[in-house]
Amino acid sequence: MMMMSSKNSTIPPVTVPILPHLTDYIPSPDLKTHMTINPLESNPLYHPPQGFYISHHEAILRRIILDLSSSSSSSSSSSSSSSSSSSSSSEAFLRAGPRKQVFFDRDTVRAAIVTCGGLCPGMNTVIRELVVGLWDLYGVRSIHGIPAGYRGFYSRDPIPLTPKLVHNWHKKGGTVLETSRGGFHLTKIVDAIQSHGFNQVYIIWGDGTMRGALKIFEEICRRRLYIGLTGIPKTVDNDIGIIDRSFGFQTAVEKAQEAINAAHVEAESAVNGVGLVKLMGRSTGHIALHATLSSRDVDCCLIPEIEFYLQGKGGLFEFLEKRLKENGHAVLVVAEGAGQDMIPRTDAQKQERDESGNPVFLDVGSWLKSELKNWWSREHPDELFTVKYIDPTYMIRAVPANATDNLYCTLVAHSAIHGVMAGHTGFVSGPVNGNYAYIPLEQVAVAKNEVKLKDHKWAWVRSVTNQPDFVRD
Ligand SMILES: Nc1ncnc2c1ncn2[C@@H]1O[C@H](COP(=O)(O)OP(=O)(O)O)[C@@H](O)[C@H]1O
Ligand SMILES: O=P(O)(O)OC[C@H]1O[C@](O)(COP(=O)(O)O)[C@@H](O)[C@@H]1O
Ligand SMILES: [Mg+2]
Repeated sequence: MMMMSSKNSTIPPVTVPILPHLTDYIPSPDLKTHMTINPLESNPLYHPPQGFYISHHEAILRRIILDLSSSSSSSSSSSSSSSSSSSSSSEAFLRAGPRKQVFFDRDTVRAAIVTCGGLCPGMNTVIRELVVGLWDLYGVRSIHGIPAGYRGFYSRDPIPLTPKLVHNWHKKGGTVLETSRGGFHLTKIVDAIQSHGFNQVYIIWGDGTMRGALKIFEEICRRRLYIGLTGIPKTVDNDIGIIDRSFGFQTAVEKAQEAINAAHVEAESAVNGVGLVKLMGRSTGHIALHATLSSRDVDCCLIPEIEFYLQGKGGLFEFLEKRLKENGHAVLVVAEGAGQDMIPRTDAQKQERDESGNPVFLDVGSWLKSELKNWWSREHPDELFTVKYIDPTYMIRAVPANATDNLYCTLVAHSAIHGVMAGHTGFVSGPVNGNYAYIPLEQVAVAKNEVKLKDHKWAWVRSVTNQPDFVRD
């Protein structure tokens, strides 16, 4: 085995991670009343061995691939969710896990848990693990669920949660706490948090929720409240940046594959059969991409990150004509946000937004199906042709998490608890290059995770499908 000497190469300096902490704005006499040794120390189930506690010097590198070819080595992106910009210093995040010192006395903790936005497999597991973790690890006894998303803070009574109540929630899809879109009212929410006396707030969030959470966090800091706020990223679309992936994403891809399998069977069993599957993915095509790669039955994968066209040289119809001639059938996968600009719509439809302000899409699958049928009857009026359109929509997200996602939910929930107990606030827990890290909320809120068209994964889709690149001459 050849060993590379590191003599001529320098590891880029690491930017010291800074994570918001209650000490940033709470005066130290107030803090002292809450500071204590981690109760895990006296928890008979743990007996913390040497190295059990994570020091605040331990960090996870965002980019872990180094160029060792020259002395001025630079780091580059290793994960699909990392930013592609290269820099001379390496960004790092604090490693998640229990700290020796905590900033909350278990008897005074009053925790609130809320779920917002769309569903994602594993939400109930995260809630369960937050409850069980707070209760068993730290001896917290005042844990509450906020029903119905953000609006629940000021319009509904909190639900007391205990390990007994939540014990089998991980087997259920959806969120027992219920969720909603819209209803974000900053003052009402922070007033309600204060009036209920919550001092730990756990938000299970997507990109929209996170933008709201950042405002809540800033308001909590402005009011100098002794409240730790954290979030656990939840996005079936996998559109949140920096973290490796969201919990529930793998489960959704597995379910999506079932739809592709059915589309393939239908297409194969028809004369000139086309199986068309629409998958979730508002502005990113990760589900479509991953399901395509794992299924291998897909002839063309259309995602929001790529504009495509139907007619003419290099278009979808020309490609399908060829594929049908060669194989007698074809399978198309389209992410819901793809091709939206091509679908005719009224001015009112153009303006339509859901309660959270997200654009409302038209059904790209139905549109495509009708365009395909029109094309075929125009070009081949005397030949049989069938399009079987499958839209599994909520079936891929309204299911319990699979084993891998359930484990992820447990680890990420416990990471969140450890971070809040240690006095951190305004942060997100998630896996970065396979290790759980604490990332400032401010950073995650603006980090989008789109399919990178120059990355190997998309190149692999192109090679598996041999689909057109939709670049006009
Ligand atoms: N820019 C924003 N500022 C404040 N709140 C927001 C913002 N965007 C979304 N929200 C709120 O976050 C919640 C969830 O947002 P939504 O986009 O529906 O789901 P997700 O968080 O899953 O992406 C809603 O209650 C919505 O009102
Ligand atoms: O019908 P709903 O509940 O608004 O959900 C549909 C949307 O939810 C999503 O799953 C994304 O939701 P989130 O951003 O809330 O995670 C999209 O893929 C889809 O467009
Ligand atoms: Mg969203």
